[in-house]
Order: sequence, then structure tokens, then C-alpha cells
Amino acid sequence: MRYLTAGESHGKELTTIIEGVPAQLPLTKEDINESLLRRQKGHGRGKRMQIEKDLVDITSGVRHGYTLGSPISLVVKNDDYKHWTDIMGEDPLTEDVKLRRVVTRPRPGHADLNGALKYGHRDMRNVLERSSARETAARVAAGAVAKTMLKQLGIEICGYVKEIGGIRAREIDLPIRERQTISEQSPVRTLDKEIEQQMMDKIDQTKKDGDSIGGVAEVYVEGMPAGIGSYVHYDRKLDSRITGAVVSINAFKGAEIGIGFEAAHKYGSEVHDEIAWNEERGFYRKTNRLGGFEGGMTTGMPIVVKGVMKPIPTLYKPLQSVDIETKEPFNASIERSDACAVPAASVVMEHVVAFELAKAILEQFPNDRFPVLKEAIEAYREEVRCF
Ligand SMILES: Cc1cc2nc3c(=O)[nH]c(=O)nc-3n(C[C@H](O)[C@H](O)[C@H](O)COP(=O)(O)O)c2cc1C
Ligand SMILES: C=C(O[C@@H]1CC(C(=O)O)=C[C@@H](OP(=O)(O)O)[C@H]1O)C(=O)O
Repeated sequence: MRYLTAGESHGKELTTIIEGVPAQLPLTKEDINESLLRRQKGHGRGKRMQIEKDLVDITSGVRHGYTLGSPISLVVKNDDYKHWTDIMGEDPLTEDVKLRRVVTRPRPGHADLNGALKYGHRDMRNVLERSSARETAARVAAGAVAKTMLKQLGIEICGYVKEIGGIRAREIDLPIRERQTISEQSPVRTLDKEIEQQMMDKIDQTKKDGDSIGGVAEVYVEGMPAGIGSYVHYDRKLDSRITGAVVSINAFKGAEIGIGFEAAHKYGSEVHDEIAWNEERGFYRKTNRLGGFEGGMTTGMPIVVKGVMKPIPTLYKPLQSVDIETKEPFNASIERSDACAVPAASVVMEHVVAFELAKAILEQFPNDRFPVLKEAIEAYREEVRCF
């Protein structure tokens, strides 16, 4: 299974094409819309999210609520496009618009300058339109299809916020359903009610100061069978695929599995999870410090992945940069931006991880027809339990 996305931030629409989804998987647009709307929520976002109402149109690959096995295309309209037709439409730019709206001032921390150097664009709008995290709506749409498949295979996934601007959530051990409900109700999508208000205050203060903040999101998965992924080749190691997918999200700078970087200063006896066995579960680990992975394969324990998001680069508080035409230094000033998008990004992270998990499952089991896949996974789970 693979996917491509297309679309500019202020263009007409975003398109996602997913290839390799098995036939006969029950799939409706409500499954996808729920995810899209969740991505739009979260304290700290700017005015753009009040303009958009992300709803999907499934334009191919699904009939009467079931996938066909053919490519699935998903379209999400940009409601903001109507305000940008002179700049983003098909007609040539008028001189007046050129003077007013050509972007020659790169923002530190965004893709503007590198993209201009690479593709030779002197109007950096040609870069920022595609480098914008608006594209994450299209990725969430793909992930929602993957999540729908995983759910029907008994695999549940949830993303939430662990830290915003230095305010950390406590470690709270909850079953997946509670994680889903609690994070959903939280305006900052955290599981820790006690620090929720502090996180919001921090975001509000940062916004007042014209600055931005980042944080840490976590994704938790229950129900993945042991032995998904492989140790035999570098590009089949599922932990590396997942962390790669996390770092591919706009503004994500790192990812860790389980205790991650903490392992650097602990003894082996404090890190590795002891193996146990009982009739009901088969083999399991007594603890889960390694976050559900050993040797690039799932252990059957919950998967725990964290991702760190840097602060948003577009700041009201100006940072120094240099105009690419005049070569004069200037202080960047902006019209609108998110102050903190970690809550929204936790939803994006949930969906990119879901896609990688679903893809790994489809590589390992019969993947043409969903009912056959489901049976094969059930048989495999039983085989592993009785091993
Ligand atoms: C959900 C989400 C919303 C974002 N919103 C903004 C924004 O409003 N302004 C901005 O400058 N960057 C925003 N970003 C981050 C930029 O897209 C990102 O920093 C940029 O593409 C450069 O990529 P890099 O930070 O990964 O190097 C957002 C990221 C995410 C995941
Ligand atoms: C549109 C989304 O996020 C955008 C991501 C983004 C960026 O530079 O990454 C910049 C902002 O866009 P605008 O300049 O139009 O206000 C965010 O709103 C979205 O998440 O759907």
C-alpha cells in the first residue's frame, strides 16, 4: 500500500491517492471526516482553521460503502481558495498582484529559502504553498483509511499531547479507549487534566508575546500482533519506518520508541523487558520500556512512539532575514499563523503511524481481499499465542 498527495495550501483542493487497499473493506466518508475534523481542533491554531471545514469527497475506489481494490482518491476542498483566486488561480498574475503579493522575504525555519534555491523560484509562494502543513490534511485522509482497516482487525491507535512549551503531562497508564476519549475531550488533546489549563495559558501567553512553541506528541497502539516488520533488512524494520514517517511531518525534529533517548543513561537491566509466558496470552513482556519493538519487529506489547515538534517558524515577533531581491536585511512580519499546533500534530502523527502499521500488515499477509486478510491475521494471532 502506498499513497501520494497533491495540492497547494491556498489552491483549490487537496488530493490523496492510495493504492493497495484490499477490496471489500467497509469504508465510508464518515470514517475519514471524523479524522479530518479532529485534526482541525486544538487550542493554539490561527485564523485559517476557522475558515476551513475539512470534509472528504471519495471520488474513486469505493462503491456502496466497500473498497474495490482499485486506487482510492480522496479530495478535500480548500475553503480559503475563494479569497486567493487572483493569486492562486489559473490566470497570469496581474502587475498589481505581483507587486503586492510576490514573496521575496524568506522566513527562518520554514522551507522558503531552501526551496527557492533548489527549484529556482524567485516568488517563494511557489515553495510555501506546498511546504505548508495544509498537506497534513491529505495525509490524515490516507491515515484514516489505514485506521479504519486496523480497527476492523482489532488494532486501535491513539495520538495525544505529552508536552507543550516545557509543560509536561504525567505518565498516565490507561487502556486505549480511555486515552481516545480523554484526549478527544481535551482542548489541548492531553491525557493529563491537571496540566491542561497550564498548557493553554502557556499557548495564550506565547501568542500574546508574538512567539510560538512546540512540544511532544505520543502515539499509543494496542492490538498489533507480535512479529510484524522484520529484522532481515534495514528497510523492513518497522520501528525505523515509523520514526521516519513521524519525522516527515512538518516541524517534527525527532522521534523515539518507548523510553527512547532515556535508554542512553540506564543499565541494560533497567531497559530490557523480561519475557514471560502464560496459557492465555502466550509469550509477553513484563514491562514495555522498549515500546513494543525488538529487532525491527513488533513484540505484541502496546506500541509507544513519541515525536518532538519544534515551535512554528512563522512568528509575529520578527526574526531577522534577508530579502532575496534587494539583499537587504529585514524583520519578518506576518499576517496570520498558528502559535502552537502540537494538539493538531498529535492527530497527524496518529495517522502517519497508522499508515505505516497497515502497510506492514499488508506486506505480510494476503492483501487482495479484506475478509481473507482478516482470517489470516486471526489465524496468525492464534498460532503466535500457541507457540
Ligand atoms: C499541524 C501543523 C500546523 C502548522 N502550522 C504552521 C503555521 O501556521 N505557520 C508556520 O510557519 N508553520 C506551521 N507549521 C510548520 C511548518 O509547516 C514547517 O515548519 C515547515 O513546513 C518547515 O518544515 P520543517 O519545520 O519540518 O523543517 C505547522 C505544522 C503542522 C504539523
Ligand atoms: C492550513 C493549515 O495549516 C497551515 C499550515 C501553515 C504552514 O506554514 O505550515 C501555515 C498556516 O496557513 P495560512 O498561512 O493559510 O494561515 C496554517 O494554517 C492546516 O493545517 O490545514
